Amino acid sequence: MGAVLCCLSEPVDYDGEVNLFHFDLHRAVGKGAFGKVRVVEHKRSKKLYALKYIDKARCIKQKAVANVIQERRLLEEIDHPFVVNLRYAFQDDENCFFVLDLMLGGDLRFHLERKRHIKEEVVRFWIAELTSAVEYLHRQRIIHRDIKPDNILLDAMGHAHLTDFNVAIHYSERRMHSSVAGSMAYMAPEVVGRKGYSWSIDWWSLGVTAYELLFHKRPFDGRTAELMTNSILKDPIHFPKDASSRCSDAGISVVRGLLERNISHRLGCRQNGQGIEDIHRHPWFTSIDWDSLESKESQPPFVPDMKQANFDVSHELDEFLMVEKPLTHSKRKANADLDKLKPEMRQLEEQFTVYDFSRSKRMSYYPHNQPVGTQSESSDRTAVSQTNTLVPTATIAERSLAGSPVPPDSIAHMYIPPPMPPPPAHVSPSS
Ligand SMILES: Nc1ncnc2c1ncn2[C@@H]1O[C@H](COP(=O)(O)OP(=O)(O)OP(=O)(O)O)[C@@H](O)[C@H]1O
Repeated sequence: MGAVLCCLSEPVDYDGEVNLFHFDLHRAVGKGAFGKVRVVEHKRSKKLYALKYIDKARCIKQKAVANVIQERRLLEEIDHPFVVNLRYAFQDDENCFFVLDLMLGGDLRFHLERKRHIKEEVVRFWIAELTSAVEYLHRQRIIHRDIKPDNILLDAMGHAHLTDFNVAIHYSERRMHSSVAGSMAYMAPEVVGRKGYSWSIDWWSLGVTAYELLFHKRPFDGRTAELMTNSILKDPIHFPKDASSRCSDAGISVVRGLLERNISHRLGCRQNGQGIEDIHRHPWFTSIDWDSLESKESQPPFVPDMKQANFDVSHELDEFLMVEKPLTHSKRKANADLDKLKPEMRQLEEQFTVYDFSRSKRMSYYPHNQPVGTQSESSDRTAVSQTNTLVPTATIAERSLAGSPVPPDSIAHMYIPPPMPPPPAHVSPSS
């Protein structure tokens, strides 16, 4: 009895595999390499999520099929309070879809560009949360490889989350990696130096990120790849003249520790879990209560202004102005013959498999270690009905799973993106 009527005539089969018809589409909040990111609402649970969609044709053209499949696989293994977790994955004839925890607080690049100065205590809090995410990923034997402000998203309460697992990989102690991946300015010396690398590179990238958030500039520079490589390999770490007015000695010591070229001396890199102990014990983090931080009970020192959009609102104009084809619910063509598809299209068809967290048996990071799928729809619906408004329930779900109550005040004034007006019928530029 999972089918209900949608749009008067379309039955939605909630007992069948998840697909786009299970969601209402709301406004666009971001633009990725192969498509948009938009707010969606699960029609039955009323939860809000972020839908990231990837145009298959564009992805094939840019030879990114393996990355998309890899991202989908890795995300299934991850569930952490400071990661943008995957909740559903599926595809239609044109797009692959990731349904992710919704982060309405904006990415850190957006906040860096908007603010002239970010307070040290705010940066410390974000870095502490990210430290927890990075250590968790490494325990799962995953290297993110692309940590930078653009890939860190804030939820409505101001908690930092790592996203974009496009170039993430599994590592093994027995093998060093050598492929160059990520964003150059944030790459560790062992990546650009091509001497072989492993998980220690994420701690370096976190150091570059911390430096940029504190001082509004990056520590290494170069107009060409060669100059940038030289800068990363050799330039001494300089701090701005006014560094001491922006950051304590302890903060500078953490940045220096993460930006240590000698891996065995780099902060976070001691073996057997001692690296994270070094971070926890560092004087810069004395004010951090790591247990309450990880259960999301610590109050973030910066709360995004939810009365306004924390993202570039121009993203949805592309569709409105018909530069880009709008996303619509479309039924899959019946009986597609896999043998007749292009190899990459077939690969996506076969390997970008459906994922539904509510049916997943994987174990959650969250306390009590319950399987993720036991997250009850009804408790989340209670959160919605108590406030009588639509709220980013992914955040609420996180907090309630973490055992902390959802403060009603914090959601009462939240900016809820209004639904998009229906876009005009798409007219291709040539018509
Ligand atoms: N879960 C989310 N909640 C809210 N906004 C999001 C979410 N995920 C992504 N965004 C927004 O969309 C933008 C693009 O997302 P993302 O970086 O994941 O796409 P991408 O295709 O991997 O991009 P690129 O490859 O260019 O880095 C982000 O910078 C962010 O502003």
